[in-house]
Amino acid sequence: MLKVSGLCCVREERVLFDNLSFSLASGEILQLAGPNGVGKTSLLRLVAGLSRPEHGSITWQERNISQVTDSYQRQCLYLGHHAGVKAELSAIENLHFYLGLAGEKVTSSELHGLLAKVGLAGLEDEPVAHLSAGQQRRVALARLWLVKRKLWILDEPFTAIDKQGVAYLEKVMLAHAQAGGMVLLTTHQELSLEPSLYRCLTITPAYEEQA
Ligand SMILES: Nc1ncnc2c1ncn2[C@@H]1O[C@H](COP(=O)(O)OP(=O)(O)OP(=O)(O)O)[C@@H](O)[C@H]1O
Repeated sequence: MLKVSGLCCVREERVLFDNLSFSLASGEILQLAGPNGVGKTSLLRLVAGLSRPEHGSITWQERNISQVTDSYQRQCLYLGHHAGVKAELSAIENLHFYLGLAGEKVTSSELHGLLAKVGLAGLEDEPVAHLSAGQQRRVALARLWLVKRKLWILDEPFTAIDKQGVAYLEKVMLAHAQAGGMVLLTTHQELSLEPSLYRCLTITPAYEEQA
């Protein structure tokens, strides 16, 4: 169980949100919504253990994530706002690079199969810089299949992805949750999943702007 309690996030001396609490259990999908700049990306970075909250706590299996950072992060898959792929490397090389960081091994033929699955057959050896924004995002999303992680933290995963790709990705998220995984994501798009299959939490600014 992931539990966020009384979280406060400050950026450049500005309180973005305060006293934010929610939890996420196995089998759940939680969408974070809210206006541009409210702090959704900042929140995902906090949950991924990449930055520290001003106050409040984030616990994983009832331990503060700052005390179990390594074991916690080995159970998380964080896909940031930007594709996070190296432009000068090919799709295959990017996946090899990522696997190296994750300390896992997958054969080249499995990687080719995976890239075909995410719609990149024939583009495996192209430098990523030559791919479209959506294709670059697909290279990043291929990580979802590469490593087994319990908690997916996905920042705008649908950015630049076409309609069919979005539908497929929603299915993959659902299958992950139904297999006991957890998905925390931000997206400005409405999910087309049945409302009973996910929750949505709207973040509100700590201080609403005065009219
Ligand atoms: N590294 C940083 N240093 C300083 N301020 C930052 C940094 N990253 C974000 N901010 C500020 O924090 C605020 C929240 O940004 P954040 O990206 O978390 O919002 P968001 O809700 O994800 O926005 P969007 O919907 O536009 O993606 C913004 O005002 C932004 O300028």
